[in-house]
Amino acid sequence: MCANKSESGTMMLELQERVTELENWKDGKGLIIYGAGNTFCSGSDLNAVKAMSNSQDGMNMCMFMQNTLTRLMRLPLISVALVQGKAIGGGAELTTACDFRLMAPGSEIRFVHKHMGLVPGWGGAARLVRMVGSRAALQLLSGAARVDPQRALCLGLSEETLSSSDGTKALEEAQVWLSQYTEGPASVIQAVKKVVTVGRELPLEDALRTEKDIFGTVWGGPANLQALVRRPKHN
Ligand SMILES: CC[C@@H](C(=O)O)C(=O)SCCNC(=O)CCNC(=O)[C@H](O)C(C)(C)COP(=O)(O)OP(=O)(O)OC[C@H]1O[C@@H](n2cnc3c(N)ncnc32)[C@H](O)[C@@H]1OP(=O)(O)O
Repeated sequence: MCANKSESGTMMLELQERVTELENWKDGKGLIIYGAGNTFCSGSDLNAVKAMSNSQDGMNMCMFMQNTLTRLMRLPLISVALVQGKAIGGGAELTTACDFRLMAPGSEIRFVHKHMGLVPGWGGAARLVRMVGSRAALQLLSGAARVDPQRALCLGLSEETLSSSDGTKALEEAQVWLSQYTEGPASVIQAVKKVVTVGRELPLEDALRTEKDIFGTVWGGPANLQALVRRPKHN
């Protein structure tokens, strides 16, 4: 899925439509979000921001994007943000709504909100704290720090720095990287993402109960029965 250079109101609606489609993708296993050209996403369209600078419109936009990105994060797909060029402001927040980030050489994730007199509103702060810890999150937000691929690796914000910044090659690299995690039946890959999501988000007792329910969807299923016939050796 290609992120837009900056998110106008129309583009925010389009993002929500894509997420709805992905929620209904029964055979889906993986998702790569990448930008067009040399920018991953530069956040809200500043022209749109000016037009909705009153409190009510700002809150509506904030809640709309927070809801959309939370739904993106909870998709039963293994998602990757392929960061080429800059991921600025809301664009940086969009990267945190994916399970993984892969960064091309020379790319940058930057939470510039402070320089806009703002704080993240699309859920990026809540997700960042959970990813890198509160101290590092505070440094990145209060410093509006440029996070290059090396610093992202050190922080645990990125999984890998790709070898190519060329658009097509970087996407191919990201596809190969993701394929190591999406091999297998969609039902099982989706169940894996679901149990990780509940383990991350629910209190223990609720997570255990939900994990049991998800286990029940794959136990004795086609993939399980076929494996019992194959009896693979895990050596
Ligand atoms: C909750 C957070 C959320 C919010 O508050 O709603 C936000 O995300 S606030 C917005 C945060 N984003 C920015 O402030 C980005 C500002 N832009 C830049 O920093 C730079 O443009 C860039 C993204 C680093 C790219 O720089 P560069 O490669 O040098 O290209 P240009 O600067 O020449 O940009 C090309 C062209 O694109 C326009 N542009 C870029 N970003 C935006 C944007 N967010 N909204 C509107 N337009 C944007 C830029 O103005 C140029 O247009 P032209 O001047 O017409 O060529």
